[in-house]
Amino acid sequence: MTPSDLNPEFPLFEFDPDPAAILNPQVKLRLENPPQRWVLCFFREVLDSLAQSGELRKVGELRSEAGANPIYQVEQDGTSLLVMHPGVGAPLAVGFMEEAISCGGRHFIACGGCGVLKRDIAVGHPVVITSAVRDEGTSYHYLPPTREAAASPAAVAALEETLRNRKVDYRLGKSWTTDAIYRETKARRTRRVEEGCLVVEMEASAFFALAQFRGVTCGQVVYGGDLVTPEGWDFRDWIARGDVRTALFWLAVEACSKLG
Ligand SMILES: O=P(O)(O)O[C@H]1O[C@H](CO)[C@@H](O)[C@H]1O
Ligand SMILES: O=c1cc[nH]c(=O)[nH]1
Repeated sequence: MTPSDLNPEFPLFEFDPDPAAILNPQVKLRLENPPQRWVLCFFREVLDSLAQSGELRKVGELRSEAGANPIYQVEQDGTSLLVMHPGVGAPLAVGFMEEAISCGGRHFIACGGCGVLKRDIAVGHPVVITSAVRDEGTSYHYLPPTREAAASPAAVAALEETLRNRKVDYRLGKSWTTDAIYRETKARRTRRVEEGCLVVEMEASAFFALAQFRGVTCGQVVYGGDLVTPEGWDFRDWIARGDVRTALFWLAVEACSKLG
């Protein structure tokens, strides 16, 4: 990037493809052969409970100003995977995923929740995200400006195969990734629905952009949460769906174990 690449209006549009930054992620795990498959699980209470029951084993931690973020190991049919909470919001989640890549991570499946833009997506219904509208800032540091970022086809295929095998009904679709949870306005939601978005969340397009930039595989499955429609917002008690959250975590583990 040279001074002539300065965008007079939008700094986010000044994409710099240089893979080396001044500060680079350099984290090492104290594991002999760190697994390449990582599950990024947004459900903190699921991770805490599985750690307590011994199904997840803590093998390290990453840190931010919010404190320690544990990394767990889990076995799935003879395959070892690592698991962590990626943090909420694209900048933090991408920072942690960068560190996971520096630890040897190559294949990522994220599982989380989302707002739904259409009433017919029930609470708890899984949506495999195929692409996401880049209405956040982080992805512009990883890919030139485009409207959307796509999930890795191999990750989408692994998620679909897993859901199909387990006879779980799901949808495939586009997400609206936003940085501003309290700026989901009527007009903006209408525009996103018109361009084909089913759901809204805060990290997918940034995960996908980072994955493309670093040459790793990444997919995401979310379950239908709160309702975001012109008639108003409905919480639908989506956070309380412990059964769905635990099930989605194990589906993500299974899908991730198929990658690579
Ligand atoms: O349940 P998770 O996946 O965290 O999903 C959504 O909820 C959080 C915002 O409250 C953001 O992370 C957004 O992506
Ligand atoms: O980003 C998000 C996540 C859940 N619900 C929303 O309305 N937005």
